[in-house]
Order: sequence, then C-alpha cells, then structure tokens
Amino acid sequence: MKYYPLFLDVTKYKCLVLGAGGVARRKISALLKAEPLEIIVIDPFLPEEDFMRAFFDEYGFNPRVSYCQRNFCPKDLEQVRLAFAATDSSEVNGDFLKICTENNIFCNAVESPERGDFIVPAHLDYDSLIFALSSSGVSPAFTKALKEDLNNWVLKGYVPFLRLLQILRPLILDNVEEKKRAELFRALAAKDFREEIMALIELKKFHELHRKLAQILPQSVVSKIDDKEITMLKKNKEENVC
Ligand SMILES: C[C@@]1(CC(=O)O)C2=NC(=C\c3[nH]c(c(CCC(=O)O)c3CC(=O)O)Cc3[nH]c(c(CC(=O)O)c3CCC(=O)O)/C=C3\N/C(=C\2)[C@@H](CCC(=O)O)[C@]3(C)CC(=O)O)/[C@H]1CCC(=O)O
Ligand SMILES: NC(=O)c1ccc[n+]([C@@H]2O[C@H](COP(=O)([O-])OP(=O)(O)OC[C@H]3O[C@@H](n4cnc5c(N)ncnc54)[C@H](O)[C@@H]3O)[C@@H](O)[C@H]2O)c1
Repeated sequence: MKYYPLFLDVTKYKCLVLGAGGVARRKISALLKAEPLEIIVIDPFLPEEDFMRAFFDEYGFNPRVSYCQRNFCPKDLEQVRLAFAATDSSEVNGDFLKICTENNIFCNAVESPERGDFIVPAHLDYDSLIFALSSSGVSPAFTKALKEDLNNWVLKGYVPFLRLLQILRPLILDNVEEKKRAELFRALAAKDFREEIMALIELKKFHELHRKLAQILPQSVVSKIDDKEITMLKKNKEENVC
C-alpha cells in the first residue's frame, strides 16, 4: 500500500494554500466541508477580488477563507498544521514543500504528488458515512469516474433501501414479538434478499416488491405497509448528493 488512509479532524487546524488557481480552489472547497479553523490563501499574481469572485461563484461565500495577494514568507506558516503547494511552478512548490518539511507541516503537492506528504482522495459524504477513494495517483480521472459510479450505486440502491427499512422498522417493532425481530431484521438486510429488493425499487416494481416482502414478513406487518410510502422510495430528486 503506497499511502496510509486516514480521516483527519481539521476543526482546530490553521491551513495554508499556496497558489489560488483552479486546483487550489478545488482543494479549498473540499477542506472547507470539514470546517477547519481557517484557511489562508497566498498568491502574488491574482488580485483578491478575482480570487473571491471565482471561488464564491463556484463554491459560495465562506468566512473561514482569507486571501493575501503577496509573496509567501516562512512566517506565514506559524501555527499552520496542513499545507497545499498548489502553484503552477514546480520550483515554487518545491521550495514551499521544503520549508513545510523543516517545520513538520504535512504538505500536499498538486503538481508533483510524489514530493508531498499526502494526496487528496476523491470523496463522497452522506452525513457520517464517508467514502474516500484513491488510485494512489495513478489516474485521478478514473478516481473521479469511480466516485460518480459509486454515488449512483449508493443513491440508487442503498438510500432507497434504507428508506424502506425506515418504513418497516416501526411496523415490525409494533407487530412482531421481540424474540423473532432480530431474525427478521437480519433476513431483510441479508445480501441476496437486499439486492433483489434494491433492484425492484430501482425498477419501480412496487407490486412485486410487496410480494417479495411478504415472503419473509408476517401478514400482520405486510398488511400495514402504506403503498403510497412505497412508491416514494425512489424519489426523482435525490437530496443526499454532495
Ligand atoms: C480526486 C481529486 C481530488 C481533488 O483534487 O480534490 C484529485 N484529482 C482530481 C481530479 C483531476 N485531477 C487531474 C485531472 C485531469 C485528468 C487526469 O490527469 O487524470 C482530474 C479529473 C478532472 O479534472 O476531471 C489532473 C492531475 N491530478 C494530479 C496530477 C499531477 C500528477 O499526477 O503528477 C494531475 C495532472 C496535471 C497535469 O496534467 O499536468 C494529482 C493528484 N490528483 C489527486 C486528486 C491526487 C490523486 C488522487 C488519486 O489517488 O486518484 C493527486 C495525486 C495529488 C493531489 O492533488 O492530492 C480530484 C477529483 C475530484 C472529484 O472527486 O470530483
Ligand atoms: N492535483 C490535481 O488534481 C491537478 C489537476 C490539474 C492540474 N494540476 C497541476 O496543478 C498545477 C496548478 O493547476 P491550476 O489549474 O490550479 O493552475 P492555475 O494556473 O489556475 O493556478 C496556478 C496559480 O499559482 C499561482 N502562482 C504562481 N507562482 C506563485 C507563487 N510564487 N506564489 C503563489 N502563487 C503562485 C498563479 O498566480 C496561479 O494563480 C498545475 O501545475 C497543474 O499541472 C493538478
């Protein structure tokens, strides 16, 4: 394994991004989702209003981001825990990485990842469930495509399935005696059954879905399933997309 995967709590971190181009803005936007203390962006060539306009147009206003149109100086790294060398100059990025290393600051290098301490994975977040994906730098385009496939798969399959469980759980709790419940919940979540259910929801075959559920659920539960709720399992507009 070329990289050690971990999930960082950055809420107490001051972060610094050198360079304010398109790639830097993408790194900043992902970092902001984890609510770092602050992000300082330094770029001597891009006027502040151009950066702010570009950033806010793409990702919206965020008070955690501050911008300096000037050259970087080592003093800027005081209190910084995480850094990104995001300029288009290999030399500038190299010098910056060196200073970060001397100061024990983890630094990402957007244009020469092998020189940095970490790479940024593609990610999907559904509240507390987070997927982070990496090709170890082999193909970021593939990582992005895989993320999109996974997102479709999760939203098509698991999110509607969880909505179904949300409908069924109280009915089972109310109508099935305690010692039989765990067995039923496990049967509903079992791989083969779950996959058939997910496929029926995806195809909107709600009548068959009802029949399939009746194979394992007692009549006392099946008779109380609200058909209108069942037809809402697969909403046209998914709200959980990040
Ligand atoms: C996942 C994602 C996260 C993010 O950036 O937030 C990310 N790159 C994304 C997109 C993307 N990047 C590039 C393309 C164009 C197509 C292509 O080249 O494939 C596309 C696709 C597009 O734009 O459609 C070009 C590119 N990327 C790197 C280099 C330099 C090099 O390889 O040397 C070059 C060549 C520059 C040149 O041509 O000179 C390097 C890195 N990019 C990484 C992450 C790290 C490894 C991730 C992994 O392990 O897979 C790593 C190693 C370091 C790092 O940046 O941390 C984000 C997807 C966002 C999303 O999820 O939607
Ligand atoms: N990691 C990735 O996902 C990825 C994706 C595409 C490209 N890249 C590479 O990343 C680099 C940046 O790409 P981009 O599209 O953001 O380029 P860009 O041209 O949009 O931005 C580069 C920024 O660096 C700034 N800069 C130059 N010298 C500087 C200095 N001394 N101090 C501070 N800032 C300085 C420039 O003013 C500019 O705003 C390129 O080398 C590109 O090959 C990486």
